[in-house]
Amino acid sequence: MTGTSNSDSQLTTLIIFGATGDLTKRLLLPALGQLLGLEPDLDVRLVGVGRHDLTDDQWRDKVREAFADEQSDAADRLANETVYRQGDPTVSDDLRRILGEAQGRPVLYFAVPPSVTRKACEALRDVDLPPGTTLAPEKPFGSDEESARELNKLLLDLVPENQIYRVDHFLGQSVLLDLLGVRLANRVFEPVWSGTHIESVVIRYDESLGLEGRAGYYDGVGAMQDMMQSHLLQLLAVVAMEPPATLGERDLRDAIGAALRSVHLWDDDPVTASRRARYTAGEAGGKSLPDYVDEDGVDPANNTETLAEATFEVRTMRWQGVPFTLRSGKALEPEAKEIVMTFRPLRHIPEQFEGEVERNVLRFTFGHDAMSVKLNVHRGSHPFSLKTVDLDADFGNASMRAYAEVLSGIIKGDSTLAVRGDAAEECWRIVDPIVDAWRADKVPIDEYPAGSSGPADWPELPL
Ligand SMILES: NC(=O)C1=CN([C@@H]2O[C@H](COP(=O)(O)OP(=O)(O)OC[C@H]3O[C@@H](n4cnc5c(N)ncnc54)[C@H](OP(=O)(O)O)[C@@H]3O)[C@@H](O)[C@H]2O)C=CC1
Ligand SMILES: O=C1O[C@H](COP(=O)(O)O)[C@@H](O)[C@H](O)[C@H]1O
Repeated sequence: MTGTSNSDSQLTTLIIFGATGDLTKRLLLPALGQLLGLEPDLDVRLVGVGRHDLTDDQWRDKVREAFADEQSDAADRLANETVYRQGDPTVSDDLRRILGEAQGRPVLYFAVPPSVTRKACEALRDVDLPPGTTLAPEKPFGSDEESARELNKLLLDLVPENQIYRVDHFLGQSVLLDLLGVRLANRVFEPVWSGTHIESVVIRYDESLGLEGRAGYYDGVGAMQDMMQSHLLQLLAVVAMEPPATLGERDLRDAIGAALRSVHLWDDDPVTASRRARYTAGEAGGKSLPDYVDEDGVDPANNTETLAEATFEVRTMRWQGVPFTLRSGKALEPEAKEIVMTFRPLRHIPEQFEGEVERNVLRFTFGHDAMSVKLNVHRGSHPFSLKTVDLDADFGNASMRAYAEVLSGIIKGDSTLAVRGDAAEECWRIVDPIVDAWRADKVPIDEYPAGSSGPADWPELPL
């Protein structure tokens, strides 16, 4: 989404709350550096805000360090000019002071824990917001359907919907954009994109990373709320939506919203439709990990899962009866980050064929982006002998990081790839029954050694 929009030329002050945090350092700043390299004419100033005392020079060093892999004149200029302001986003006086200095259109990016974002929005009620102020809260947006609804009300009391950019960086993942192109711009795919031809869909994001010192955020949240409630359901919605007439903000987000409204738990039963587990000591991602419950900052009483799996049904003419299984977890090997669509068998195969005929499978892989189609083709000297091959397309490394897409949208005032308020609430409506069932211990919490592919007795995914 790096095209020109009306607001390209408008000066934006990007104010990052949580400037000293993990998200800012690892993802936001490197993405901003990349974006400036690709679009040097973007008129953007950067202000870092945190509760710690940091000089502008110390902050500029952090920004330069984060830009190191993506150097450009525009990034250098921004790094030389950026300022740091000590402040607490939950204190109205601090917000007023920081906003008072902003030039052009201020964007308030909440790279802080969700509870802090909510308090900051409450504090903003006592502040006069400059025209065009944009609010960019990170996920998770609320902690259940009701709190998401309340947060939406709070935000909408401050600014209109088109000035709210609920961030879900998976909507900016390049392989998802590849999937959109493959599906909507190819005659061979769109006509077979339905339950008439597709038997099952799996969306999984198995990471080898463990907790990575994020207990303060992750413990008590867990894989269901960290990944499935937001990212994976957004991916599901893009796979399952009706083809929109345009990829404009309204049409695309209407289609995503409608798809989410039709998602239900398989058999409407959170107990049989979901599974959860937690890692025990082992090696994953090149690191030796302790039992999850022994990680620094973890409270075993929270009973946090590090692996979540659930099956959903999309109750539409297109998809009714097709299981969509979503799964994500930490400390898993091998990593598997993919969307897999398995086709139904053919109605008839000529009996003269020899060898096993496998299901066609369409697979999109995250990271080093790729797509493959599994096909049955002729093998060897026998005229009707078959073998299975994968037609692979390697899309390479993304030209733009997911967070660069996010920042591009925010800076240009284009919310096409942001989560609309109704979609944020709907995602909680879908997972709330699972979260409740897990809290009530109606689903056992299984275990898997870090570095394994998950609990040995879980049924295999339809891949
Ligand atoms: N880290 C990641 O990989 C990803 C994170 N996210 C989301 O980004 C958000 C931030 O995550 P992350 O950076 O990991 O979190 P961190 O735990 O690193 O916290 C970010 C910053 O928030 C500030 N903060 C923490 N507590 C308070 C408080 N009580 N009052 C005011 N400020 C506070 C701190 O800044 P200071 O002390 O300087 O004020 C801290 O540096 C979360 O919503 C998370 O879900 C989304 C995608 C990926
Ligand atoms: O939002 C999050 O996403 C990351 C995975 O996304 P990636 O783009 O870094 O692969 C996940 O590790 C993290 O727990 C979650 O908060």
